[in-house]
Amino acid sequence: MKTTTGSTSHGSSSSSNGLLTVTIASSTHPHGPAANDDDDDLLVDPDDPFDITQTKNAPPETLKRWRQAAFVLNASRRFRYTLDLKKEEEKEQKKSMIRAHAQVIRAALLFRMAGERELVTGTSVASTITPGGDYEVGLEQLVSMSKNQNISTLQQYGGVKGLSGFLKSDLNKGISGDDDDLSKRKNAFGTNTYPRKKGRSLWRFLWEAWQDLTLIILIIAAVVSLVLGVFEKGWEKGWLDGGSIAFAVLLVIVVTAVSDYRQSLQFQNLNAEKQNIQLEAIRGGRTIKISIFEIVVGDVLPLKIGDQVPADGVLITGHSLAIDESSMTGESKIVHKDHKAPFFMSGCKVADGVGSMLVTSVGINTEWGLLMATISEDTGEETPLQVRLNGVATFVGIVGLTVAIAVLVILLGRYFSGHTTGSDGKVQFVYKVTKIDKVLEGFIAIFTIAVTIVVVAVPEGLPLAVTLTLAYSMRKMMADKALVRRLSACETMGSATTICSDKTGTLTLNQMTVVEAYAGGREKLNPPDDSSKLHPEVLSLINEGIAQNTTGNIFIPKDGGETEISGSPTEKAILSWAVKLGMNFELVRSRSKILHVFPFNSEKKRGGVAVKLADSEVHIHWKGAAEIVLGTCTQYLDSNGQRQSIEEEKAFFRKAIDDMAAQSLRCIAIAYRSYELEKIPSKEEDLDQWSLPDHELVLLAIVGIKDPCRPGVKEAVRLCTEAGVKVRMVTGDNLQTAKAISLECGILVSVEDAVEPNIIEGKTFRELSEKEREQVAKKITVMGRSSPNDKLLLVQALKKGGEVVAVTGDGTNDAPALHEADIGLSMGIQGTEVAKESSDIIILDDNFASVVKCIVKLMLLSLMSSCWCCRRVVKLSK
Ligand SMILES: Nc1ncnc2c1ncn2[C@@H]1O[C@H](COP(=O)(O)OP(=O)(O)OP(=O)(O)O)[C@@H](O)[C@H]1O
Ligand SMILES: [Ca+2]
Repeated sequence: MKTTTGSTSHGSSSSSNGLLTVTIASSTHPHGPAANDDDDDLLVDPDDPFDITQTKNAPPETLKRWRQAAFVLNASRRFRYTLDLKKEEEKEQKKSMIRAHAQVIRAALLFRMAGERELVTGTSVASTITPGGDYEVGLEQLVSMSKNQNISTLQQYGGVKGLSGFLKSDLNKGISGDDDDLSKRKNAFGTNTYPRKKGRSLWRFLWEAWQDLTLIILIIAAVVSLVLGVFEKGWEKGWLDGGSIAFAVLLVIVVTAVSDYRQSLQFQNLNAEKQNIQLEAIRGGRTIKISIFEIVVGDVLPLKIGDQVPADGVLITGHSLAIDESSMTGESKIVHKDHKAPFFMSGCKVADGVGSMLVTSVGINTEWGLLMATISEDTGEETPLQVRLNGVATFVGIVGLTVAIAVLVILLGRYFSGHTTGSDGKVQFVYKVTKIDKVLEGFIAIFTIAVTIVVVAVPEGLPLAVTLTLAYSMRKMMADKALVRRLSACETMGSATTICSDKTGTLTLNQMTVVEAYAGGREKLNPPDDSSKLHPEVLSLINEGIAQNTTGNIFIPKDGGETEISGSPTEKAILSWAVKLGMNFELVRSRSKILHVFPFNSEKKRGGVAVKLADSEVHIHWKGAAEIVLGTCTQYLDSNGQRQSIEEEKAFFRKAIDDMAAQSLRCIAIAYRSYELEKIPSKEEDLDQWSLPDHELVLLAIVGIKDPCRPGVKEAVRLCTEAGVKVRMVTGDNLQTAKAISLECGILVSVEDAVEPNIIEGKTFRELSEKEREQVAKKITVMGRSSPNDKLLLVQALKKGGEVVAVTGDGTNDAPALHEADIGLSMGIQGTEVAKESSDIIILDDNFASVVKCIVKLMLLSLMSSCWCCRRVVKLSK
């Protein structure tokens, strides 16, 4: 039971994501399925509209083709949850309409909401008319400024600083965030919600359920037979025939409508779940996680690569900040944000960089909100099996219809030519003798036979049965912490032959702590947070590097509560290590000013920052994958705080890193260098393009971070292996770390297996030719120090080798791999919005065991729904 895996010959990508389009488009290859596909596989036939191996990424023309071939007039009515192509077009039209008439639509919406007294947003209409209130700036002014991206208005307010004063917010600490403050803001400016389009009612489903050709024929048959019956046998006995048909029809209508209605409720819940994005906001000086719906005007939000801009706003600070506005403007263009172009549009994605924004409009006061309020989002999409079954249904239906018509003609011919006799042995029809009501009765009897043939022959329920099973499994999977974004993933997932899994957070717990540390030369700190032997100079530089070169934050409550550390798990581990060494976060940060940031990314595996000290001295701090940073160091600080040449000690540090990695620790090196202020560009746009110097660094420290294996992972890996699904680990971590972890969780069975190409570095794999990659890919069990692009290459190579590939990913750069894979799985907790949107299934708890549960369930399911049988039918029908 294996599906063909080559992309269809029409396999061009229709991604709207500007940044990724290039990679994805170039990654789709015009190959058919692998030549050595085994017997069960059906080769793609370009002339057969039902021959779709993948509905994932299939262009609309292909989808339109099968619909036309199956005579589908109303796809969603007949097959349920198929992608409504008409609606997709409508969506695009609405988008451009909203851009043109945003104000009018908003007014209409407010009017409707007021009329319905269903103020989901909590905004009172009055507050939109009286600007100001508690604040020095009114709602209408803010909305018009954001919508028109009017810089001069912003300047009138005194820039973002002045505006934040008007909005009673603080650019560093955010709003106070107490209940009183929040409700005032909600009253004045609305909430970040929008009225949802109401789902269809049960009545609507009942009304639609009878509009079906088969049922209409049956209803007519019921009425005719009722009339005839009563006419002939009287009320007592005559209603039986017609009545029983009518009852059957009624039953079908009610059952269909109720089940459709329940499914639609389920989809609504699913959508609500998908839209409820959790994100970081700064309130009262602390970084907290809140729901996107809780954002208010005045909020200060940190932004980083992969985030979705959750509301309209203005730039506070940004470093190389670039926004992908294609989802709103329709043009796939990356827009750089700086103080000349400071406006953020809700619904766009952060394509690069880091920064922060001040929220100026929320909910239906943004174009995104309007869009969400006016269109209904459907998850409808057909699966390959469904398409093929529709092909079968249509084929059988046509045969049935032809037979029925033939039967009708022959029987009528025989009847009217006097070739038929009744139960009394008399000829049934004699010209000009037989009475008209008898003729009618005879005709009806023949007609009923023909109708029966049609009704019996059209296997309408076949595609429907598959959909309902898939929808059912979707609900079941929700309980297993898997949110299905695309229905067809359920079908493909059951036939997966390999999983390429991330390590960090998926196989491990993502609870990181520094357990080993080298600082001040060859000195190993024991315990790792013992700063007593460190030279003050070394300690102060380490503190500066950690406090400034981070995306995390530390909050110490005034009332002496526990210190709160926020940020990614790696950042948290390093920050809390520094706190234990005695770092005062706020104090250290206030001593220098950040000039420029190179945000950490998985491609480069390091991040840096340039800071200016009080005496105009500039320090450039780097932090990242240990051996990579070590490679750029020429000196180190010894235990006396003196710089020493690193040449003779490199071997020592390398060994230290290897030893830590062998204990499955993630190794990170911290280094810095001084720089001349004059060499740094002074203009904002030049500074944005400036690349931080990353040579001649001075090594400060190396730390080893422990991240334990998730309990239950070993079991899950074993389960996969038994089910014939090969588990591969693709990680950004050091190869030795990856090897140690994979031995721990059973992905590598023995140390003897740990040889190339079973374990391989991303770089080595990348440099192979395409052919070689295809051969090597099958053997790869662990890939270390891989960049997201290596993941994409691996997926392509595996797919070409005939595997059905499931891939997990969390980072923004993982999007192309998730998109390319047969099944893309993103992580609910650590995953970025971009990764989630490119995935088919979101694993809500980030746990590998949930991935496996999901696969095993779907395998059983696809077995049960007798895919095999269905495929045989398909084959026979050909
Ligand atoms: N915040 C950070 N600052 C500096 N270096 C980091 C940071 N996070 C990770 N690293 C370094 O980058 C390396 C890999 O990062 P990458 O993002 O590619 O992997 P990951 O996604 O965290 O792990 P996996 O691919 O296993 O899920 C790590 O081994 C670590 O040395
Ligand atoms: Ca990763």
